[in-house]
Amino acid sequence: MTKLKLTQLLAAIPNKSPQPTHALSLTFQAGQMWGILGPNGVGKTTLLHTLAALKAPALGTIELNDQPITELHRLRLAQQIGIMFQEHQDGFPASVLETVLLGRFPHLSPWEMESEQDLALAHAALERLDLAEFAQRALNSLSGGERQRAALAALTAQAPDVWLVDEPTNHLDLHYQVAVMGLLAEQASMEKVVVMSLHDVNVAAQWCSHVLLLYPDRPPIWGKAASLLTQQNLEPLYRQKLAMTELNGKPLFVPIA
Ligand SMILES: Nc1ncnc2c1ncn2[C@@H]1O[C@H](COP(=O)(O)OP(=O)(O)OP(=O)(O)O)[C@@H](O)[C@H]1O
Repeated sequence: MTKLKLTQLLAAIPNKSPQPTHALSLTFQAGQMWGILGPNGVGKTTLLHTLAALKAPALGTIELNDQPITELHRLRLAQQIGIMFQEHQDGFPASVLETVLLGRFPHLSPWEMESEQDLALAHAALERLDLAEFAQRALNSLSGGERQRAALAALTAQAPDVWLVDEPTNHLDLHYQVAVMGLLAEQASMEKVVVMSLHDVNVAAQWCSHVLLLYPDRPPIWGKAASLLTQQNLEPLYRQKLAMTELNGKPLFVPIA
């Protein structure tokens, strides 16, 4: 069973003074769906990049299945840990299909071309994100929401054991917000580890099994979403007064102006 273990981890937040001093020691387990919540600039993206080994931490270690990620070969890491970035760069001109096929890259041997199976996986991912008709379109011709779905299709084609997703619902209309959260929940139900940053506490309350709350001015807290998503914990997180009600047994928070 996949697990990503953080021990006394401090992410290195650029240009932040003072740097955060409260370390994270927790394990993201297979089957769990984690939401990282906190105000703008607190370090959610930086933490996700650190978990993907794209950034060195200031302190502490990250282990994937008991092996420090710093000891894993880049390719092996990319087979097991996938990340969807918050900003989608155009890079070089590419079609939507080519972009999604890049998700298969870690699974190919050097100089190996994509196989029929890689192509089939890419097409299945496009179908899953309702993008089949866009396969041959230039990526940079897509709308913001379509591009977000293309990035998720690439991650789906990559099929990592650990899914790190920076604001999965960005740019998405309500239908696709639900569709994409459903896709992530499906991955968790297939024993993947899913860790995402979120701005919408109601999405977290609806979908996440666990949450990590990153405060700018007090120690972080983490644990089961059902017990941590309370007015008492969320109002100081966002420095925002909230009203709370319940819908289908889940809390629903509304900011009060
Ligand atoms: N390349 C950089 N150079 C300078 N500062 C940076 C850089 N990248 C991030 N930062 C700063 O690091 C801090 C953490 O940024 P990060 O993107 O991790 O926050 P976040 O919690 O994801 O924010 P948001 O909710 O706005 O997406 C911010 O203050 C940001 O301005």
